[in-house]
Amino acid sequence: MLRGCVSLARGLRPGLRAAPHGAWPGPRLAAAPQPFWGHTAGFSQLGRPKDFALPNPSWSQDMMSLYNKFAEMAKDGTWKRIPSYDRSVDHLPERVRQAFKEVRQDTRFFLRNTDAEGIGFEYVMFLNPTEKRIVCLFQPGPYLEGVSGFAHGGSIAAIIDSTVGGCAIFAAGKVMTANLSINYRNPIPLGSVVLVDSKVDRIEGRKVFLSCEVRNVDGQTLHAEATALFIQLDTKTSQQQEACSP
Ligand SMILES: CCCCCCCCCCCCCC(=O)SCCNC(=O)CCNC(=O)[C@H](O)C(C)(C)COP(=O)(O)OP(=O)(O)OC[C@H]1O[C@@H](n2cnc3c(N)ncnc32)[C@H](O)[C@@H]1OP(=O)(O)O
Repeated sequence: MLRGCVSLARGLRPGLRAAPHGAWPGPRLAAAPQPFWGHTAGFSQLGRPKDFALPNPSWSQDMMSLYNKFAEMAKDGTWKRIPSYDRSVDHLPERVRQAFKEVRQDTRFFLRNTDAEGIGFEYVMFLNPTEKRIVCLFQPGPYLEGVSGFAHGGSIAAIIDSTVGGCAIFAAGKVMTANLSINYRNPIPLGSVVLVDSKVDRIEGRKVFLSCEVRNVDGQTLHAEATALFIQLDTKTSQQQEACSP
């Protein structure tokens, strides 16, 4: 089944476009990139933590090429780059973060748990709000090894969970993963770049159903496909539940 990541990859090549997962808008020239979820007004602009979803020297040519394409498309707001921090709490709007003043300081967002660039999860997510879709550009580093030379299935699950999770948060606010089902189709070589293309399929009450495909840069290789169920949490939240709020 062809999906958006195929078209994303193919969209890099001039003249090619196809988008069964959602229209591939193609590069556009316009205004500056928009902030994450529109919540940026709630963030302090001073003393912001480091945003890791920006290019660094470990990013390969493929990663940079894809990043530049999405950054271009973000200029008119069709796509939005999602900032990424090394603590979960820093993803929250300021009003919500206030509730976390007393949280322990030694936690790290799982995907940002290595300090050196390029050895772990190198990724950046772009949100298409209209399509309730997130495409994550993912470059797995050498510390994510499973079978020799290839990314560990757990690391692939983690990046899928986080990408579909971002979609679910966008669509439904406070959510948690209830089910994640992955079919691994082809191994992902360490250091390669893949597109994790996820979207909300439907929402039924508190249930958010999502699907995802992971493909290589030219879209020809399907590495994994997944479905996920996220459950919207009650508004009478615990701190854990608050942590899932965008
Ligand atoms: C932090 C922000 C960072 C942002 C960074 C960028 C994005 C990063 C994103 C990172 C993302 C990382 C994300 C993470 O890592 S989340 C961490 C991994 N997930 C968990 O630990 C969740 C553990 N489970 C629970 O807490 C509860 O079970 C939940 C909250 C899920 C539901 O318990 P709750 O008491 O609330 O609901 P309910 O039991 O009344 O069920 C409600 C309905 O749902 C149906 N149902 C329930 N479970 C299943 C199931 N497994 N399959 C099929 N259906 C299921 C159920 O039948 C019922 O249906 P119905 O009878 O009404 O028809």
